[in-house]
Amino acid sequence: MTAKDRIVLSSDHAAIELRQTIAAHIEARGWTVVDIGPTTPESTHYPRHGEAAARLVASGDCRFGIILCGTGQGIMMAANKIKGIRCGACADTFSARMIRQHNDANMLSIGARVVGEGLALDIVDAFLTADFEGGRHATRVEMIAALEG
Ligand SMILES: O=C(CO)[C@H](O)[C@H](O)COP(=O)(O)O
Repeated sequence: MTAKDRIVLSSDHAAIELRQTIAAHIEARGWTVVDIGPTTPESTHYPRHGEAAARLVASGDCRFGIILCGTGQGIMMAANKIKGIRCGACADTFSARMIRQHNDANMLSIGARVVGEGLALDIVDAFLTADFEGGRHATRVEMIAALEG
C-alpha cells in the first residue's frame, strides 16, 4: 500500500458519526483510510484535528485528507495554514469536483451541521473521482504556493 491510496480523516466532536460513515464509504471504494479520530464525543478543538490531518497530507504520508467540523469552515482554515495544503470546504458536488479540477485541492472539508449524509457522500465521491486539469490552472496553483513564502 502506498501513500497514493491513503486518505486521512479527522474531525472535531461535531462530526464523528459522519466521519465514520465517510470512512466506511471510501474504504468500500478501495481507499485505505487513516482515521485519526477523535472517537469519543467530548468537546474538542478543531484546529488541532485539522492540523494533524494536514501534516499527514503535507508530508506525503497520505494522498488526500477529508476533514469535518460543524460547518467545515474552521477546520478548513486550520488545515490551510500548513504549507502545501489546499483545502476547500464544500456543501455541493460541483465545488467538490472543481476544487480538484481547477485548484488541485489535496484536502476536502465538510460541515456535518450543514449537509446530510447522502449529500456528504456524493461530495466525497465528486472530490475523489475528479482529476486536476493542469494547464492554466497549474500556473494559478503555483501562484498560491508562492504566497506561502
Ligand atoms: O464548526 C465548527 C468550526 O467551524 C465547530 O464544529 C463548532 O464551532 C463547534 O461548536 P460547539 O463547540 O458549539 O459544538
